[in-house]
Parts: sequence; C-alpha cells; structure tokens
Amino acid sequence: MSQDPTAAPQDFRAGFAVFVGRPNVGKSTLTNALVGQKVAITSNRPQTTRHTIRGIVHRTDGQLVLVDTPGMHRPRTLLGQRLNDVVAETLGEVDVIGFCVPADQKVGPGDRYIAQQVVAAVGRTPVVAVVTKADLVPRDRLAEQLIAVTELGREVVTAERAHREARGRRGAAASSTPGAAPAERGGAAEDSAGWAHVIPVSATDGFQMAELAQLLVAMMPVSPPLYPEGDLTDEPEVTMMAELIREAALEGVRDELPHSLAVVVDEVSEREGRSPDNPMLDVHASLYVERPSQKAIVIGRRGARLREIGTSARAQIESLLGTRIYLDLHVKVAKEWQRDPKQLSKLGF
Ligand SMILES: Nc1nc2c(ncn2[C@@H]2O[C@H](COP(=O)(O)OP(=O)(O)OP(=O)(O)O)[C@@H](O)[C@H]2O)c(=O)[nH]1
Repeated sequence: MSQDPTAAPQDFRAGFAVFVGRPNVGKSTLTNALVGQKVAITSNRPQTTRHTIRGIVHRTDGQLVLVDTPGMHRPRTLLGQRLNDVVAETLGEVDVIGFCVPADQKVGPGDRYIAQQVVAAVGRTPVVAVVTKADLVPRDRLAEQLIAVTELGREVVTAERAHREARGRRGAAASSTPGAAPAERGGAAEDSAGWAHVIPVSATDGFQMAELAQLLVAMMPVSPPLYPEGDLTDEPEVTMMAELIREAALEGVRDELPHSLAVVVDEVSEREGRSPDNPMLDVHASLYVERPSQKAIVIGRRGARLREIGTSARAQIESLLGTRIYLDLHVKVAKEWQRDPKQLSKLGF
C-alpha cells in the first residue's frame, strides 16, 4: 500500500472492526451505511454473507477497516463449523467488535449464545453492543432494549470472568501485570463487567451513524492509515461477482437453499474485437446445489428462473464494474458438498 505515513496527523487512528450477530440483524447494511457504498451483499434471506468482505471508512481523524463476517450460529454441518472458525479467527484479529442486536426483537438465546462466544474468544478486545434498526421501534421500546442488551453484557462478562477464575486465572496473569493497562481500551472481559459501550443506530435513516463511526475510530490504536484513500473494499472482484450471483439466486426462494447454494466464478475474460471505450467481459459461473430437486428450483420452468437470476445478477455486476458483461450460468449438483471437506476447499470455503 503506497500511503505516505507522514501525511497523516500524529494522533491518527486506524484499525479493524468487525460486526457480529445473528443472521439478518443488519450487519451488512450497517457496513454499507458506514462506508457509504454497497460493498457487502444485503438481502432479506439470512446468511448471504459468506466471505469476509471489508469496507473502509476514511475520516480525517482515522480509518476504520470493517470486516463483515457471516452470522454466527450453532454449527450443524461442517460448513457451519467452518463459518464459526472463520468468525473466531476474525475476532482474534480486530481492534474492536460490534455485537449487533436488533431493536425490534427481544434479546433471545441466539443473541446470548453469540455474546458468550464473543466474550469467551476475545480476551481484552473491546466489544461495543450495537442496537440496530432503531427506526423500527418507538423510543420507550428502544430504551427497554438498551437496558436488556446492557444486562446481557453484564451477565455474559461476569459469567466468563467466573469461568476464567475457576480455571485458575489461566491467561489472566498477563493482563493484571502493572503496565499492561487493558483498561485503556475498555476490554469487555477484563475491566468493567459488561460491554465497552452500548449504542443504538439505524442504518436506514442514518440515526447515530456518525456517532458510531466516531466511537469506533476512537477505539482504534494510533496508527497511520492502513489503506490508501479511495479503496472501498479490497475484496477481489471475482468474489463480489459470485456474491451478487448468489444473492440473485436466493431472492424469492423460501426453502433451505441458503445453506445449499455456492457460486464459483470459473472464468472471466475480455471479449475480443471490442473497442477499448466499450469493452465487454465474458463471465462464466457455476451454481452448486446439493440435490437435483434444488437444481430444478434454481433453473425453474424451462429455465425461466435461471434467466431471471442471470438478468438480475448481470445488472448488479455491470453496475459494480461499470462494464458490460455477458453472464453464462450453469447449475451443478455437488452432492452433500456441505459435509465434504474436499468439496468445501474447492469451493473456496
Ligand atoms: N428498518 C431497518 N431495516 C434494516 C436496518 N438495517 C438492516 N435492515 C434490514 O434487515 C435485513 C437484514 O439486513 P442485513 O444487513 O442483510 O443483515 P445481516 O446481519 O448482514 O445478515 P446476514 O448476512 O444474514 O448475517 C435487510 O432486509 C435490511 O434491509 C435498519 O437500520 N432499519
């Protein structure tokens, strides 16, 4: 990255943040709203975000690199297990974690499970509880939710602390060494019993978005910018294309397809003989499903659904790349691929 570190102010802060939470709580929308451009994929189907996609927030006082993770959930298949491994790995590499809970749903076992996982995984990384979709509830219900989320933080942090003490303070010795000063950054599991902050936001109407960005930047370490200005995402375009195709394929399908659909972009090539100011890309992609019945769903009657998927994905990819594309889609059955490590690796999981 060719950034001149001397150009940044001395107290500039930069680092990584991740949003975690149940599927559909608004993590991708939040990332997009903070970054100001569509980088992660949103849809009203749970778990469209499978790959880690980063958006970068550039501010005069700092830079936030947002890592968008898949929703954490209880592992059921090997795929579920891998998703959780990715989440745990990501948690270990960031400077702050945003634990997202929607304002319009009661704090439930799913939220508690994730809160426990986060607190158990992070050690001294601060956790900010973000109450999303604040626009969906009246003020009094928002206040109740803030109290419930604060209470959840106290509960899981206290329990985790007790658990660590019971294990003979393994790993805690370092943090109690004078000078280690985890208090400086408000480590959730170390200092106060609870989240470092609790903040309500709405990504759709912009409520508290600037405050959230400021809060997160303030929690970054002092550092020169990590990426040059202008970079909105460093996710390879091919992955973005696959995500857009996957999103189009899931749209309007009500069964279990989300867990059974993977998209691989097999080839991208420039169409020959086009003028340089009007180029065109040929994109060949495969949609992998688990069973022939699912293949039929994706293809639809006489290929009608697959054509719709192609049209919708093509429009999205064209607007992403700013180039005309020809999109060629094939649907393939990869039997039980969710449980087969070899297939998983082939598909990039
Ligand atoms: N009213 C309202 N809806 C929101 C807000 N943020 C997200 N949504 C909606 O909630 C749904 C889920 O949002 P996503 O951003 O895809 O959720 P996610 O947590 O990234 O979901 P996964 O990718 O499944 O983990 C979408 O239909 C969004 O439009 C918000 O602030 N207000």
